[in-house]
Amino acid sequence: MIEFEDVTYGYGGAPLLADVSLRLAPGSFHFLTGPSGAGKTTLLKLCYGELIASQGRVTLFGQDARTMTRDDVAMMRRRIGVVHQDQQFLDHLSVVENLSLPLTVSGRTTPQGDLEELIRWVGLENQAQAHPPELSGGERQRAALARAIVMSPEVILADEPTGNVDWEMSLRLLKLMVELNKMGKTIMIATHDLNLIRSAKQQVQARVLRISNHRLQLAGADL
Ligand SMILES: Nc1ncnc2c1ncn2[C@@H]1O[C@H](COP(=O)(O)OP(=O)(O)OP(=O)(O)O)[C@@H](O)[C@H]1O
Repeated sequence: MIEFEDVTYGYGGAPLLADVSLRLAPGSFHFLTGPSGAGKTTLLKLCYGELIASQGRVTLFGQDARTMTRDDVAMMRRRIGVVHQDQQFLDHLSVVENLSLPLTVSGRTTPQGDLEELIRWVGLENQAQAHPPELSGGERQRAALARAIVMSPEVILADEPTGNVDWEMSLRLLKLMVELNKMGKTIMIATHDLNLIRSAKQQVQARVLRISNHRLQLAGADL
């Protein structure tokens, strides 16, 4: 689904990521970890075509990211749901309106019941009409997850989805991710939280990738 072959990327200066090879197989569950500034967000952006590799090849659903047209990128983005670190909601719209937006923009009609079910699934049924500034950190994160999956993507990439929430809420978000994986979704979560990774490994078969000194390594069982 998503494959990197010897990918190098830098923001102008020295490479931030060097010779990265990676394969996200359908239905797999990956964590991406590494120190702050190591390049986790950058790697996720390469995964959804927001950035293009300086060297090497990124293949997204069988297509070389460099050769994608704008239409190809638009189609590909529907297959990848992204939970952004900074969430990016429209504050003047309610939660339900924010969630409807990707559907409206893409011209899709989804039965109202499906949207309500999604909102219930993330436990926001009492906040559906609230506006994003009125939500707690954990509610915002669950709204961000709901928005990432509203288009039924095959892959979900989540950038620090448990940042700024307590442990109980982290576990709740993790449970939602595990359920999505059990439904067949391919998941990659960037996180600093090693306790979250340990907890996940008791629930699901997850691979842990670590960015260290610009390289991507498979972490051992010593987490
Ligand atoms: N648009 C940009 N232009 C220049 N440098 C950038 C840009 N975006 C990120 N960087 C730099 O690239 C490095 C890696 O950033 P990135 O956000 O990918 O790291 P991260 O591992 O996700 O960090 P964190 O865990 O703190 O979120 C940082 O030094 C950052 O300042």
